[in-house]
Amino acid sequence: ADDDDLTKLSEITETTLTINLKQRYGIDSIYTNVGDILVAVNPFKPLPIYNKSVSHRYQSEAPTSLPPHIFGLAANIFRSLLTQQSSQCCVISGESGAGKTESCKYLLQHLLTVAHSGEGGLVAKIQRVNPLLEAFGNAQTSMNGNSSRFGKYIELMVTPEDGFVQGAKLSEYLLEKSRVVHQARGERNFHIFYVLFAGLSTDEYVKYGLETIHNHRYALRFLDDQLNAENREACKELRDCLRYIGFTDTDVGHLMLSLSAILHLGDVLFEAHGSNDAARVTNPQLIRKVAAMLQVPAGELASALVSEVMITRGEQIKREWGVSQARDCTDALAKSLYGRLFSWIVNGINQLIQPAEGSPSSLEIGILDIFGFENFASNGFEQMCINLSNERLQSFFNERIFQQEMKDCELEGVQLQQMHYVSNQQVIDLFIKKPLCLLSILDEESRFPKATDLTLALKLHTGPGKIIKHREIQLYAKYSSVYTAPKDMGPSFSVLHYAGAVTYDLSGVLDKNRDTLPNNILFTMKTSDSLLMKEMFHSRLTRTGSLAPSTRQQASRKPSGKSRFSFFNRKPSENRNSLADLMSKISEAAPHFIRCLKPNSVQSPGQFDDEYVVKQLRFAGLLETVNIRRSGFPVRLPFDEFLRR
Ligand SMILES: Nc1ncnc2c1ncn2[C@@H]1O[C@H](COP(=O)(O)OP(=O)(O)OP(=O)(O)O)[C@@H](O)[C@H]1O
Repeated sequence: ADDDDLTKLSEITETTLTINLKQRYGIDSIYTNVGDILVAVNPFKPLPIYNKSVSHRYQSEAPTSLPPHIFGLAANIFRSLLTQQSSQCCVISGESGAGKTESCKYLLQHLLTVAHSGEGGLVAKIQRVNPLLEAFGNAQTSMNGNSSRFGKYIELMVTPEDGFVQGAKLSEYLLEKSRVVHQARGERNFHIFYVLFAGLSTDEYVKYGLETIHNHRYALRFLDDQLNAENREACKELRDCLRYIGFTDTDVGHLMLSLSAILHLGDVLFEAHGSNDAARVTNPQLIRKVAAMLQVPAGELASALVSEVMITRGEQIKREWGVSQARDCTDALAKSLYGRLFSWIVNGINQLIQPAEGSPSSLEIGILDIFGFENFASNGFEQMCINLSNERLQSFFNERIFQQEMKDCELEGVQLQQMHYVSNQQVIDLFIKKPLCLLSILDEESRFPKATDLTLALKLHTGPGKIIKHREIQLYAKYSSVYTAPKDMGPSFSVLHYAGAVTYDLSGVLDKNRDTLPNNILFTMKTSDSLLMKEMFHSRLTRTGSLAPSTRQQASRKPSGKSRFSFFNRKPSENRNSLADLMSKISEAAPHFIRCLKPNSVQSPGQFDDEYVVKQLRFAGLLETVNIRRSGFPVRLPFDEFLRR
């Protein structure tokens, strides 16, 4: 692998870097070394050497042979943990569809091969649950047919003395719940809807009161026959997987009922009636069906979807919603149900893969695979959250690769020619640096019930009006190089991200930011007789909005430790908490990086679009990385460790 190291090229420019990647592309390996950083170019087809590894979306079978570069990285991570006696992490980045998730799978497999796996069958367990995770968390987007719509951080717990992997823990964050109720043109809902429903028997269709899947508003996209056949197969596998994790047949039945109920919620219709145009359900039989599936009183559910009851000074005040508010409430329930289901499944998986009771204390190897940078024809709240996460990872990369190297050299009195890299601090500050940042303005505006997309736009474009002090106006103005308001000051704005300019549409952003489940609906769900609903709506939400494991899940085996962070987020303020938690966690570990590149924008094998790749190389700061790796220390051992060795 060393001979492949691009830092060894005599002349490095963007062009030589691209030519070299192109020459290596698709020959025998998708990976190339840039010093200690691994660069992967997506082949979009299984290469002979990795045959069977990515041949099927839901394949859980072990690959027969794996990329040697990844093996090198896995060995390096593992060796570093043992010699440095410190936790390690690997950050995988790249735009959507660049191959992060596939690289994550390879790495995990290699790590568990390199490690003395103390926990019996952990590789098999993780492989077995992966299709389930992907079915619930992935969906087809215009950039990737199997795009992760959540971020995941997998931690392997390793005994520092002997390198035994005792178990693992999975944290999910920022699941794109809005996809449940709305998908952009050409995109689909989460795979699970198509998979499970392709596998239903005729009896089950009747039992769950379902039409064919694409007759339901939440999942209108039509699937071809071949995909349906694939999904039927995948469905069997998923049902087995749920049982394997330890969910009972009753649980699986309840899960099916919940997914059906979600689809039905999308088809509930409202009409305006009375002098105040209050919303009324026009198909009450559907509400009765949903209520029966969720095991809640139908009357209470119907009333909770169209009105709100508040107690003020001991008096009950009922407020009736209009049609669009009632629709929003119904969507909010569908999103909340799905989000909690996903969390519940992840908690179940964690029970399966956690270390055995009484395991000794451990160090961790974390792998971070988050959704890649996105820039669609229309970008909303989801893209904003996704791109902000990517900005923070990019900043972490800059800090570790450039700033740290410069600091190290300075400390050691080594002359290092001044390095240039593009800092993205300004964009991060624009989003999250208080007191005046994009997300704080958004939070503030979300608290006003009368706020609209236009009032939000105005505050974003001009600063929040009268309350702003002169000093703050200047502060806001300093972001003018990365923030652009539209000429008509309408509900959109553009941000110059490290990976290019993205225009965000503000319509619906306030609602998505609020994303709270109305109290009445929450209370109704808490009265459910279904064990699953009880677990999902009685379990507390953690600080970051994720569902804590239920008492039953906790009782099934002792939890591996306090959940330090998990990331099922609802609001930007919580997103910020969870992102900050994540960043501080990876900052404590020694980082390793995989940078994934997409060879073309059409997801096709054998096409290497130079210009498209150069752009990504530039955004990822790869040329600068090669340069700094060439002029800095190739190997960095602390003195005490050097002496010890
Ligand atoms: N090593 C590989 N071998 C063969 N095909 C691959 C490989 N890596 C990626 N692909 C193909 O590219 C697709 C996208 O890869 P992947 O889902 O890993 O991207 P991603 O970067 O995780 O995207 P997102 O951010 O949207 O989740 C895969 O579904 C697969 O078809």
